[in-house]
Amino acid sequence: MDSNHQSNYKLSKTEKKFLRKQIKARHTLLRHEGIETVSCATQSLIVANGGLGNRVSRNQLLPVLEKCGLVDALLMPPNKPYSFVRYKTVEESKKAYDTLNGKEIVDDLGQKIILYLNFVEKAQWKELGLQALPPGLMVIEDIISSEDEKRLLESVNWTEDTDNQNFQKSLKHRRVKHFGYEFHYENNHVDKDKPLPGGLPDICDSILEKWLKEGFIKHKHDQLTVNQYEPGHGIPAHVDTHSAFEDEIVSLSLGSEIVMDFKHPDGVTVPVMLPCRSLLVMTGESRYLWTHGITPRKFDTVQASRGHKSGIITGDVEDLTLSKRGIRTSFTFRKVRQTPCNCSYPLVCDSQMKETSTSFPESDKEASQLEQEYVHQVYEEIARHFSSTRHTPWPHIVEFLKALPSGSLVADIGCGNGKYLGINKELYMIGCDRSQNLVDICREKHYQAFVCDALAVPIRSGSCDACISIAVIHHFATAERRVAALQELVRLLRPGGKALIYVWAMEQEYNNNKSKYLRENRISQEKKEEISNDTSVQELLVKQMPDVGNQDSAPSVPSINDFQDRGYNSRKVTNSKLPIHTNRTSFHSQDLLVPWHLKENPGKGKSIEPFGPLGSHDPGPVFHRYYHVFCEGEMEAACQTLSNISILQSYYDQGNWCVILQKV
Ligand SMILES: O=C(O)CCC(=O)C(=O)O
Ligand SMILES: [Fe+2]
Ligand SMILES: [Zn+2]
Repeated sequence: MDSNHQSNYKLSKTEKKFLRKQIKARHTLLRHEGIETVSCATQSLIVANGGLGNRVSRNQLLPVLEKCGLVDALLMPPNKPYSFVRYKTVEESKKAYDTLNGKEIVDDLGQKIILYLNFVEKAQWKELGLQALPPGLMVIEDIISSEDEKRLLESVNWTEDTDNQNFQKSLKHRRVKHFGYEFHYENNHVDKDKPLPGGLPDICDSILEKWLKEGFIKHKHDQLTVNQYEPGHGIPAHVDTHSAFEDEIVSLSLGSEIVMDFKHPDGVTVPVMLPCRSLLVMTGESRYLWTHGITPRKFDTVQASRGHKSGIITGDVEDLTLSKRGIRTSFTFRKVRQTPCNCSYPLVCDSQMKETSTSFPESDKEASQLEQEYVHQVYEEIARHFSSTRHTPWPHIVEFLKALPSGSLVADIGCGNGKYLGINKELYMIGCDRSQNLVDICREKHYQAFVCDALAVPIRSGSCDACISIAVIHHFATAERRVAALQELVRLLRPGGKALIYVWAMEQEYNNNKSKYLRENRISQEKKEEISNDTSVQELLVKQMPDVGNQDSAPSVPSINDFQDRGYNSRKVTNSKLPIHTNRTSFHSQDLLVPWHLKENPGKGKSIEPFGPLGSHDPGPVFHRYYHVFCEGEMEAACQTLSNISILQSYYDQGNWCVILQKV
C-alpha cells in the first residue's frame, strides 16, 4: 500500500465529508459557471465560497491566503461566491490547497463559511469591460464641504412630532421627509396646488443658488425629499414619475457612500458609486428611461483602489472588495412639472401613456418590454414575500420528480424559490430563474441556481434527462414567445428526456369542480364584501394551488382599489388596456394583470430585506403581474407545433393545465 493510499484510507469522517464537498464544488463550478478545474497542481486555485457574493471581502480572504505563500493576484469577481488566487510558485499553491481546503473563515457578518479549493490552469476572469454611465448621468464629487454636510444633516429634524407633520413619513425601511411639496407614494405624485408651508430649508436654497451659478444644475428645484437609509435599507428600482417632475433630478449623498443601481429596460445594470458629499445629476435618458434603486444590503461591492471614488463599479476583479454601509442621508431635489411631460420615451412616460398604453403587445419587442415591467421587475420586488408563500410542493410534480431514475440531470426552468430543487435527493437538479432575488433565495438554501431568461438557457443542448417548467410559460406575452420557451425546454432534453409543464388555466371550474382558488373565494365572500371588492392575490395564489404553506392570514389590505398603485416601480396601470383581474374570481380575459399586495414582513420571525417606500402602518404596495392564462387544449396545441416531441400526458390539476412531453 503506498503512502498516498494509506492516508486516504485513514481519512476521518469529517475529512471525507470535506473531500466530497470539494469534489462537489468542482462539479458545480463546471456545470454552473463553465469553470474547469484540474487535478494536477498549478500556481492558481479557485476558492469556492470565498467570494464577494458570499460576503467575503478582500481584506478577509487575502491574509488567509497569504499565510500559505506569496499571492501574485487575487481575482474577486462581483457577486460571485468564489474567487481566484495565483501564487508565485506551485509549492505555495499546493500548501494552500492542503491547508485551506475545508477551512472555516467568517464572512463580513461574522457567519461561518467553509472554503473549498481546486486547482485551475489559470486564474482568469472575463472582464466586463468598462461600461459607460447611463447617458445623461453625472456624479460630481466633493460638491459641498464637510461643514455644509454637517449643517445640512443638522437641518433635518427627525424627532418632530409626526402627527403634525404630514410630510414626514417614519417609514419602516427608510425615513423620508418632504419639503416644498409632499410626494405621495400612493400614486407616485405631488399635489401641485398644495405646496407645503415653509418651502425648502434656507440652507438648501443658498446651496441650490450656488450650484445654479456654477452651472452644476440648470434650474432651481422646488421640491426636496430627504431619505435616510440605515445599513440594510434600500429603495426599490423606479423612475421618478415623468408627469410629476421636470427633467433634471439631483441627489446629494451625505453621511456615507452607497452604490446605486441603474437599470436599462433591456436589462443592463450599471452600479454607480455615490461617494459621500457627491451630487448625482440625472437628466435625459438616465432620468426618464433608466430605473434607479438601492439594493437593500449591508455591504456594497466597490473598487478597492483608493484612486477610484465615484462612478461605475467596473468588473476589474483584481480590484474589487466590499464596503460596509453606514447611515446615508440623501437630499433629492426636483422641480415640480406644471405641464405634461413630452419626453422622448413615450413607452415609459405616464403623460404620453394614453396614446401608447400598455396593451396587448403587437411586437416581440413590446412583449419583451411588457414582461420586463410586469413580470421580471415585479418578481424582483416581491421575491422575499413571494417566497414566503411558496412552501408546499404540488403532489403531481413531486410524483414526476420521484419517478425519475436516480442520477438524472434535471433542470428547473423558472425555479422561483427552489421549492422543487431538493425534492428528490437522488437527482442532480439545477434551477434557473429570471429573478436574481429568487435565485439568491435558492442559493441561501444551498441549491444550485443561476439567473437566466427561459428563452435562452445557457445549458448545452441534449444534456438534461428531464426539465420542469412550473408556472412560467404563462408569463410570456405572445404565442410565439410561449412556443419559443417550450422549444428551449425541449432543446435541453436528451432524446427520451421528459419535460413537465404547468401553466395557469383560464378554466377555474372544471368538470363541475371549482378550483381551490374559487372555493376560497366563497369562503371569504362574506368578509370580503364587508371590506372591499378586492382581495389579496397572494392569498389567492397560495390557496389556489395546493401550495397553502403556512400563509394562513392574508395581508391586511382592507380597501385598496386595484386601480391604484402603491409604491414605486408599479407603474400606473389605469391606462393599460390589459384588464386587471379581481382576485379569486373567474378569469374574463386570457391576457391580464394580476395584482400582488406586497406584505412587508413575510414569514414568521424570518428576517426580510427591508424594502419599499411605505411605512409599516401603511398597506403594502400593489404590484401587477402579467399572465396569459391557457384555455383547454391550448398548451397541447402549442406543444404540437414543436418538432421532435410526443405528448405523454396532459391533465388538469387544481386550476392549471399540465403536460408531460418526451423528446423523441
Ligand atoms: O437616495 C437617493 O439618492 C435617491 C432617492 C430617490 O430616488 C427618490 O426619493 O426618488
Ligand atoms: Fe428617485
Ligand atoms: Zn415623460
